[in-house]
Amino acid sequence: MARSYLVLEDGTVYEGEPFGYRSDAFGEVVFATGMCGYQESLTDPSYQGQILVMTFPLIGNYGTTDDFYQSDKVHARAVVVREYCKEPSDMYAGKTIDEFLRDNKVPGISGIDTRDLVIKIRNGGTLKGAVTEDRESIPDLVEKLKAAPAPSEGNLVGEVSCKTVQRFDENKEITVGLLDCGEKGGILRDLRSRYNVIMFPYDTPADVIIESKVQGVLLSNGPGDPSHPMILKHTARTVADLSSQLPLFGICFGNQVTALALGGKTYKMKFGHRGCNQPVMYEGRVYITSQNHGFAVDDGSLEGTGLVADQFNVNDRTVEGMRHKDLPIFTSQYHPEASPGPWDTSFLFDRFGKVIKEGHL
Ligand SMILES: NC(=O)CC[C@H](N)C(=O)O
Repeated sequence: MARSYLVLEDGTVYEGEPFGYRSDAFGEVVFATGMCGYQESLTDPSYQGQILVMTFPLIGNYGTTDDFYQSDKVHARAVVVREYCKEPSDMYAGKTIDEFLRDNKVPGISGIDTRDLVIKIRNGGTLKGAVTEDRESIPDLVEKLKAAPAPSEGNLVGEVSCKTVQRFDENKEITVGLLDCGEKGGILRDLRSRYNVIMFPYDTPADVIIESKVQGVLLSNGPGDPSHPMILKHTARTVADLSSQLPLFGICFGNQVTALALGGKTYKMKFGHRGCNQPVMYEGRVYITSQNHGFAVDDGSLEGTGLVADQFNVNDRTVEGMRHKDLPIFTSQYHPEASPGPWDTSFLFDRFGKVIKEGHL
């Protein structure tokens, strides 16, 4: 039987079986705790550059289907599972996860003790890793992994953002802008069901957005480090310029860029939050949220920015959302569009329209 290896920069090697597309891969090894939603996660552009470990022990049991794509392809560089399902329920009459990964040219590795791997990441933080079937190459690979720059040091947003302005006219009363840092299809879906949308590349200057006459701007999710020089130069500049002119709603990367644009700071978390079961305390209630992030806003850095953190993760107290004291700006670190996950917080998309109409939070 063919063997495949997950090799970590600290020299740890996990042996398993290859599935999906047969190739090597390199990325930041992160874990997600959702029990379902594997297809949405794998196609979420925010996973660009990452090797995704699924903590749920059986992945692929309901197959895959065209409806669940969050973009046009798989963005994770490899998938690590305990077991994958070879004969899924055919309720969606789609492809198996094995076929889906082969079509998308992304390798999987199964038979891994994902509990052990996740404890390692949780204790020591995320690591760079590689998937290979070439056992002989492992000692060299460990050296290469140690020396390789973290994938999040690249301009990952530039790789996934749209290249030209796109319009979605839905015959609605309100028209919003979407600053695309690697938006998930679920965000565009939830905007289009309520508003006309004009989507802009991540490096669009504020005056171009203002000229288009949008009435508010949603700042999307996206991969990599929000304090990357290209993001500070373009996206954060745009958000800073827009902040005094239009209502803004930032989701995930958009939340982080809002903090940076107004003078706050972000930092890399030890292992992040990924999955559809992250509890967030907001106005005295706990919402179960969908998340995928490895960076966070530094609460202590918000003083003097006008922003206040008003939502917190129940598990580790990190910032999960902000609002501006005077301006119509609000954010969430989690994903109100779910895709995958619970719809507890989809009301934020309605709130965006209300804020646009009323001009204040
Ligand atoms: N989903 C996202 O927008 C992720 C934001 C950022 N890349 C992070 O990992 O924190």
